[in-house]
Amino acid sequence: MTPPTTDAARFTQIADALADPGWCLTPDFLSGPEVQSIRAAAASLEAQGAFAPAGVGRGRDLLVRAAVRSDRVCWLDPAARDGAIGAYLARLEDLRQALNRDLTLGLFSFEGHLASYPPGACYRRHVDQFRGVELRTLTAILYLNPDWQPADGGTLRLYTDPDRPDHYETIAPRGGTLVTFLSVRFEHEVMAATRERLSLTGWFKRRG
Ligand SMILES: O=C(O)CCC(=O)C(=O)O
Ligand SMILES: [Fe+2]
Repeated sequence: MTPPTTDAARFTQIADALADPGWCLTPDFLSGPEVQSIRAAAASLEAQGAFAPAGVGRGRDLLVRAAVRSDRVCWLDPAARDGAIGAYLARLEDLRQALNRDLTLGLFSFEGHLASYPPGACYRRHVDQFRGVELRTLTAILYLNPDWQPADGGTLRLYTDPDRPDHYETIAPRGGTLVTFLSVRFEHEVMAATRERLSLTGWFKRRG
């Protein structure tokens, strides 16, 4: 199949895949230069000290547990529309509206962060929802790693088959690739990489 070249076509493809099987891989959602611009914005946020060790859970449950998750994150202002990150968030907003037209997910708001995994860092198998709170509906992960090679590791394991709990899809964190999946449905895991692994991960949420 030829990859779609317009956002309208990409969004239709994502909506179809989310309807069944519930997840979608979109290589080249961003071009190489777009990836580089977001990387530059991330480097400048890093230089300003805007990244902090990621927590697990929320509120009083929020723990920084390196054994579960050892990335560092920088939460983003979802309303930002300036610069390379703002341009990407604007596209995600278009995606949200397209999905709300095509599916009945009721996506209402967005929260997201840049995540930097140093070499050796991982994120153990988990589901993107906090216990008892089912607001996170759709996960959207954008990878920001140019020239990623298989030997670099750092794959995302997406456990796609409830009948085969150990079966997973292997997704390389190649620059420009977007992965979307229904947050409740799929357990997933980040494997350790041999080099820094940068991503912009976000969640579309239902109204609370
Ligand atoms: O970066 C990835 O591939 C997945 C990240 C993740 O699972 C998360 O932040 O919840
Ligand atoms: Fe996750």
